[in-house]
Amino acid sequence: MSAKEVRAFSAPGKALIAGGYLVLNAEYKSFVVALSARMHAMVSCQQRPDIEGVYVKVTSTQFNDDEWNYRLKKKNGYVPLEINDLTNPFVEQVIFNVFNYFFPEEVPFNYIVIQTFSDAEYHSAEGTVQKVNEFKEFNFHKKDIQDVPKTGLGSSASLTTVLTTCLCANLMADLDVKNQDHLHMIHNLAQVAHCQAQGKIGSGFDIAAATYGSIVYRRFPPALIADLPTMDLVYVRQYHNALKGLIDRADWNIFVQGITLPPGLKLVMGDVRSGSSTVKLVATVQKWYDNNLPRSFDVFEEINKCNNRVIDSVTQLTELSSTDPERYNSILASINLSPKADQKSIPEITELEHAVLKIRELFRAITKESGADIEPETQTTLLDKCLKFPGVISGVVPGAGGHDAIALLTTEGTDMAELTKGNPDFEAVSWLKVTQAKTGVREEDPRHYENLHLK
Ligand SMILES: Nc1ncnc2c1ncn2[C@@H]1O[C@H](COP(=O)(O)OP(=O)(O)O)[C@@H](O)[C@H]1O
Ligand SMILES: C[C@@](O)(CCOP(=O)(O)OP(=O)(O)O)CC(=O)O
Repeated sequence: MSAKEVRAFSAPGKALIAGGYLVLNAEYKSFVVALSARMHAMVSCQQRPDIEGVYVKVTSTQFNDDEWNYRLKKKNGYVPLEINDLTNPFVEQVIFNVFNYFFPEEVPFNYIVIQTFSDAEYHSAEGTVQKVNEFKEFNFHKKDIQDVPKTGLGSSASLTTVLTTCLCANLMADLDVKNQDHLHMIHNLAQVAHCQAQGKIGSGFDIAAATYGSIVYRRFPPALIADLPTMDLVYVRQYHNALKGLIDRADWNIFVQGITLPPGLKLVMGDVRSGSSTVKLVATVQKWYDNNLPRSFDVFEEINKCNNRVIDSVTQLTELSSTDPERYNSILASINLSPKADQKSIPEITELEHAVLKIRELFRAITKESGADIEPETQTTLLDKCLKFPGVISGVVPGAGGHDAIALLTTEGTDMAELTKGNPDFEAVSWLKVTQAKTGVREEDPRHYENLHLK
């Protein structure tokens, strides 16, 4: 990147369709769909002789003109200090880790400005105004980022991934997000930054989807990140050496395989204006698991079998669409029949449907025994009502479950907003305008973020 050159990137949000809780264990694979809602960031940089060390400004104008300004120096281990004592742990940990990974003697540019933008679907649209240009439309809120309700698409993971990409581009002029090695570096750095910012080591499926797109995912061992040393301000190189080894040389032993929904099918997300704490749910399920061994192990094994059946069914349906398009199209047509046809006559669909129903049944049993609201009764009622509509194949409470959202697999032409319009059973549901994303992190045209003006 030459002086004042500008680059922009974006990374998608996620929905964990199969693998909630089990994905925390490195034995089990999950199925994550990357979403069309993306977090964007545009980086520009300059060499400023008047500035000592490095200055990084990150702006988020959509959220009450939020901004964070950091000063950092190599001799202080590139620990970023916010000049107004504001905190944004995700931004801080990205700056800390990217600078410590490259650990540059001299930075090519010492004044870095990153402007972030997030697509509308990540947050509640209440009280927003829209700003547009020829290419994009973004919601502008009157509140700071931490006070705006989220829809659960993984805003911090997409942000962490796209900020990591921007800062890597700043320190590595030839960064190319189509290059698999560069992508692995971005992924690994973003995982470290996200875990440190969250203060816990989750499964990382959200960072993996933000980087690679829709995937079958199996996690890394948590010790990889837990064993990193803390910054030693006397011997600052120690963290760099350990991080460099972890990012470039350690065996992460993760499994990441691209997967797409079969043609003619789509994911539909409904935001259920309510909230659940993933951290509390995970702790409650863990306690239930530990107190109910070995039976809880058997339950997880059973869920795992069904998760794999879901992944296999999706893969087989995609294969069928190219090996026997005629049969595949007739399957889609019969799913769309109104009143809803009996899907028993379509084994490929019944397999998927039954595997999902079994996963839900087992999670309902865990819900009852543990008290963790993974599939609460209100969500069961909602999902069961959705399943009655023609065009709807299956539905789950995504991710950790709870009251936040529902995710459905339907045919392309199914319009849930239209089907449920004015229906009091769906009063609490806002259908999100998201579809499956085609890519993970991708380069964008910086001109697409210029001159945003009120609609
Ligand atoms: N557009 C944004 N600009 C700046 N910070 C953001 C933005 N989106 C998310 N964040 C950061 O991520 C935090 C939300 O993370 P978290 O509570 O883990 O939610 P999520 O489940 O959506 O990732 C915010 O408080 C903020 O620190
Ligand atoms: C329980 C989990 O396996 C899945 C949680 O999925 P969500 O999509 O609900 O996650 P958040 O966006 O962080 O709330 C925990 C994990 O994998 O880290």
